[in-house]
Amino acid sequence: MRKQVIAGNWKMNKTHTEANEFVQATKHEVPSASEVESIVCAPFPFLQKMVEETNGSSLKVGAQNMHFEESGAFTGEVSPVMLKELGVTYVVLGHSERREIFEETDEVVNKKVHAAFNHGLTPIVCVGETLEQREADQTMDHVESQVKKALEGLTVEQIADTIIAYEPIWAIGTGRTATSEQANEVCTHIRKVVGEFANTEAAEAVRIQYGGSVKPANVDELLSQSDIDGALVGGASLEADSFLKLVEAGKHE
Ligand SMILES: O=C(CO)COP(=O)(O)O
Repeated sequence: MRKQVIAGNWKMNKTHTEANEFVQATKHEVPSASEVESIVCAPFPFLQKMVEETNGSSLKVGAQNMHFEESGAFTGEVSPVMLKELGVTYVVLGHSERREIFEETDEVVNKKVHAAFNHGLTPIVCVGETLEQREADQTMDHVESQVKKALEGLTVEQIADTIIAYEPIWAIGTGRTATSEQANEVCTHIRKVVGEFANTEAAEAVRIQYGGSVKPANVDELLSQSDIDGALVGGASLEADSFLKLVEAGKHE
């Protein structure tokens, strides 16, 4: 049985005060980490305080991006060493907003995934197709290519420990969720690709999240699908009540 992993991705939202209020409202309420993995991926300036405040609770803290180098002349960037020292445990990599707005390539995402493992961070690797690609029937090929390029060069054990987030771009922040069947169909394909790329054990172990307009009203249906092992949630992760409903749903799957 794969444990469900529910991650909030706050994107560029909240103030330091609001982030702290969220942590105080949720850190004692999330289910035990043995039942479901509950993660909040927050902007860099909030991470240190959030890690301190969640110490000893089942709420874990993730970053939303990082550079692949350890240090150097990369003005404005944050390194995996910095995140690790703070006590951050997860990092979202290759989100479609990073790929589209900040022009991150598959090669850069792959370097970041390696850097995450080299520094003991668990990567949440995002893949997903545009509406044009879906309409042109290119979804499976596109997602397969993104998955293989992101995982290139990893060991089988590292692949098994990767969290892959399938986020169809047309469903992000649009209120337009993929149907649970559409979402599961792609997640099943991703698992098959992992099996061919690594081995059957890695395919069985790898956790595959769905992301794109997930909310308390649709999360149960999505998580009940055979190959969906969690959710990566933007808008509906910003409020404590809503986030708690999402992690509670993860506990029941
Ligand atoms: O991009 C997402 C999570 O990474 C999804 O965002 P929404 O849940 O707001 O659609």
